[in-house]
Amino acid sequence: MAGQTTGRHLFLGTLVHSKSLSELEFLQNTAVCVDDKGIIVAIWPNYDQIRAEKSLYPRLGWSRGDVTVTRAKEGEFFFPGFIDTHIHASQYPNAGIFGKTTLLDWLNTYTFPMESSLSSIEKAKTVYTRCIQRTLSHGTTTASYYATISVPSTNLLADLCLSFGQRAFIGRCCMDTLSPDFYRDESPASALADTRATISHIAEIDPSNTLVTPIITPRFAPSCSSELMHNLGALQKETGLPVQTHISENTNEIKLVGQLFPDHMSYTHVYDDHGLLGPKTILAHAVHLSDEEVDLIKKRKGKISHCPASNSAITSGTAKVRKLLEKGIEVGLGTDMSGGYSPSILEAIRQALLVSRHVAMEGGDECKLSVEEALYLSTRGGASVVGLEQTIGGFEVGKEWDAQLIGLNQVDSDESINARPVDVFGWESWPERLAKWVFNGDDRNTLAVWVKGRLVHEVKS
Ligand SMILES: O=c1[nH]c(=O)c2nc[nH]c2[nH]1
Ligand SMILES: [Zn+2]
Repeated sequence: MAGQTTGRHLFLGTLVHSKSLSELEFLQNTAVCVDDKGIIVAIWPNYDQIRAEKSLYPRLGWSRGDVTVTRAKEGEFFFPGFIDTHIHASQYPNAGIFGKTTLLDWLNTYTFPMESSLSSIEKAKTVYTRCIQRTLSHGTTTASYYATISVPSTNLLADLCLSFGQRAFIGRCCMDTLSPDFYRDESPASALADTRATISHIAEIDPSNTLVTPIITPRFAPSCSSELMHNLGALQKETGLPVQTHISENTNEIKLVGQLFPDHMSYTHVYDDHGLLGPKTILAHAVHLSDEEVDLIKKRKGKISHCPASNSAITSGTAKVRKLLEKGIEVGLGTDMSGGYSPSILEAIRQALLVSRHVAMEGGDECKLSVEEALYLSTRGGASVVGLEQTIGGFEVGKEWDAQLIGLNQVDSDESINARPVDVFGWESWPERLAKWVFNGDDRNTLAVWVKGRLVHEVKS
């Protein structure tokens, strides 16, 4: 299934993507040619179908009958697919269920029982299928997933991502200590062997990681012994694979790390001292980092997944994103479902904007993120966080076509009021339309989604 052929495509209309952290680019009347490997081979502004067929196709050696043409109509636009840099596929059934808990009691009350139950392969199939379909329908073309400790069900998640066509990093969750008896790795050695089993499985189903890549996943320092983290650090060095974990989410968690690892200078040093902090490490949350920890992450070129919906829902705190960006740390967005209540990165964008305003109430106006910046984090920022900045995150020749077609509701059209949220009256500028989408849109606006040129979701009209 890997590398499944997608055919040749011509996309026509308005494209919007990030030019830089603070600026969006609006490409009007543009023609994009995508080859049968899903790679963008031509982008021509001010082109219509006839001109594309006459002058672009011959250069590419294409003929008309071979090409699928998709047009963004008036009021519609193509946008890069969203990148969810931190999401727990295994917690999808709990999305929205967190009561008044905070991290440590939330894990015991809701999370460990749900994840443990997914060692049933039938249940895992139902949950993972729905999670992938749902996230695709919200425009998530790439996800960095936590699965569970179960190898067969983690491998199934990889199989399903490949067959539905979602780009994914698949983490078999490692946790050999301070976890319930019914849900923990037997030993550091068995956790390592099980992680290798998932790596081998993915090497069989997608040998060149065209879509699916394993990611080494120590759950977080409190649930991993020092021996396990050393094993996983050595595995990273041996394989060069990415690593994902949680860091500095909640003040009680940080205290616990101090008690469990008294010989290490900080939470960040715990990972660094075990060989788990490097340029391929994704650290989720990073809410309460000290200045020294931020400096160390920057020095090691570690990446951060900002998870604002989760940080508010389970009362973890407000991450200081402006400070991280000013340090030059790469930041992406994560839903952290089900610490976060929603599978939608659009919701994470909204929450990042609102949380930054709460930070600004104490720290000053410069802490506020703009719509442009939050959209950057959800696309190009996320691409850098998962190490795919040369491949996805924007529209350039040589990049892969991971994209969503967004449609807003044109008030003067025949569209029913229920069909799509976000009313556009026709006088709004493009930046205003994007802001309206960000604050009022949802998956009804996501009309179609492609990964590597393959259509993976479509709203039937
Ligand atoms: O938001 C979180 N979700 C989790 O599943 C988890 N496990 C450890 N720390 C965590 N934080
Ligand atoms: Zn998480």
